[in-house]
Amino acid sequence: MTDVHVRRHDDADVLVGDVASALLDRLEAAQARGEVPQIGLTGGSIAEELHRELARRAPDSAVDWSRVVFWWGDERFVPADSPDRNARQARESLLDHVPVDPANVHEVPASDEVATAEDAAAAYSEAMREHGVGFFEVLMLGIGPDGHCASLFPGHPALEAGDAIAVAVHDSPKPPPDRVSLTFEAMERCRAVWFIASGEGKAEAVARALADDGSVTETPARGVRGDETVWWLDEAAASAL
Ligand SMILES: O=C1O[C@H](COP(=O)(O)O)[C@@H](O)[C@H](O)[C@H]1O
Repeated sequence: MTDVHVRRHDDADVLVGDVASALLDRLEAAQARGEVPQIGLTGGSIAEELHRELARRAPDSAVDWSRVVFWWGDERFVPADSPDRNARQARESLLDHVPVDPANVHEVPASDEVATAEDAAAAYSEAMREHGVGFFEVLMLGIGPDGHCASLFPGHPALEAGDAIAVAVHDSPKPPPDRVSLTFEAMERCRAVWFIASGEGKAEAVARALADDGSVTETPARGVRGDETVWWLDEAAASAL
């Protein structure tokens, strides 16, 4: 269906530097074409490093940050100021340090803003519908050691959510238990999916995700493909390939 590329890097620092360069180039190119690129951010440890690197390079790049639209592939359903929130992490490591237009930052509602994760998923889906789904220039995703991506976990009923943009996730095996995730269907509508993984702890999951055979139920990251799919890995994360 799509091209899948694997890009290996000596270590996490080189990995983060290369992803940052590629993302900045991609945003600049889209803006040069007159577009207002929309990107999907992810949470997790390597994403935080990437955000910091983007913020560090921002003053030297030609990207007009006020003309970039930000979304998230998933969010933890916790209060807005919780350190568990992916949006808070992204604000502290990137968005507070570049001149974004606040109207272009689309967070999933927090648990002190709406009553349930279902309400948050519905509001987030509506916000996306208003912008037209299927528009990500790049959707960045992490992968868990269990093979989860966004907040779609192995064997979880949320994997089955069809005909939806975002879905509420309860009883997540990784805390916090309540979350909101884009569905496979929504995640696939993008120009590029970039998986970013660092460390030996991800190696088995990465190998399962990229194997010729295997099940999406066991390894949800197998289930997401963009027009272009890139796996950005350090050598430790690539060590079981
Ligand atoms: O819970 C989550 O985990 C994944 C992976 O995080 P990591 O720290 O193991 O790299 C992340 O991609 C996702 O956005 C997040 O909600």
